[in-house]
Amino acid sequence: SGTSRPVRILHHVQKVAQYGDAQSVLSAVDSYCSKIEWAMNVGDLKGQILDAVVLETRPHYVLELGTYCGYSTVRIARLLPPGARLFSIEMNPQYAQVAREIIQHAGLDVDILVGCTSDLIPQLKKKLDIEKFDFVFIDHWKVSYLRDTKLLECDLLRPGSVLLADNVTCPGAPDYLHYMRTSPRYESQYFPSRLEYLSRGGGGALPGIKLLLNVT
Ligand SMILES: O=C(NCCO)c1cc(-c2ccc(F)cc2)cc(O)c1O
Ligand SMILES: [Mg+2]
Repeated sequence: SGTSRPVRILHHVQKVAQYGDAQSVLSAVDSYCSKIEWAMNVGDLKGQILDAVVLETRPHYVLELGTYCGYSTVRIARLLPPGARLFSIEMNPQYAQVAREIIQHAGLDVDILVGCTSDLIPQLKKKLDIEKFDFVFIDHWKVSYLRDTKLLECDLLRPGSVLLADNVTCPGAPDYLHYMRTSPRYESQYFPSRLEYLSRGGGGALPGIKLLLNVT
């Protein structure tokens, strides 16, 4: 197929979702990825956990690590009050471009920064006129979760800042999970869930990966 999976998702959103309606964009992505082809969006099941944490935190400054197609970016931005700022870092330029168009279709305003988190995080304070992040959603390369959290601790978090990380058990970020569970700096809470787009009938399959999932 000539197009990439993210571009196919974008085309589906542009075809079926109402312009300016964030919920219809989320529903379009979820129906495409549960019926046609799996993709690594956080999905609706884990997305409900993300929603609850955002609503409870009521953050003004938000950072997302790992934009992909912008699904979780839309999920977060749709719940923020006017004036709040959401920055999302994506290292894959093709993903970032798809995300910009999906976020635009939802009628939302987000700053997508293209580059590697380890390069960009140390520059954020200087680049953006912000003090600290109130909420961080971590969903990029699982091997980078812990390294980037320590970069954030340098001077971008404050007492009460909330970090929420996807995939800490599947595919897994064991060093991050251990650090969060043992560091005196954090109170950690684990939300058992299921991998996105799996609890369904026939339809699309995982990208050629036979998964033995121990579903908790
Ligand atoms: O790599 C991931 N994200 C960073 C992208 O730059 C990612 C992977 C998976 C996944 C993949 C393949 C499988 F078999 C199971 C899970 C799921 C996710 O939610 C993810 O966020
Ligand atoms: Mg994920």
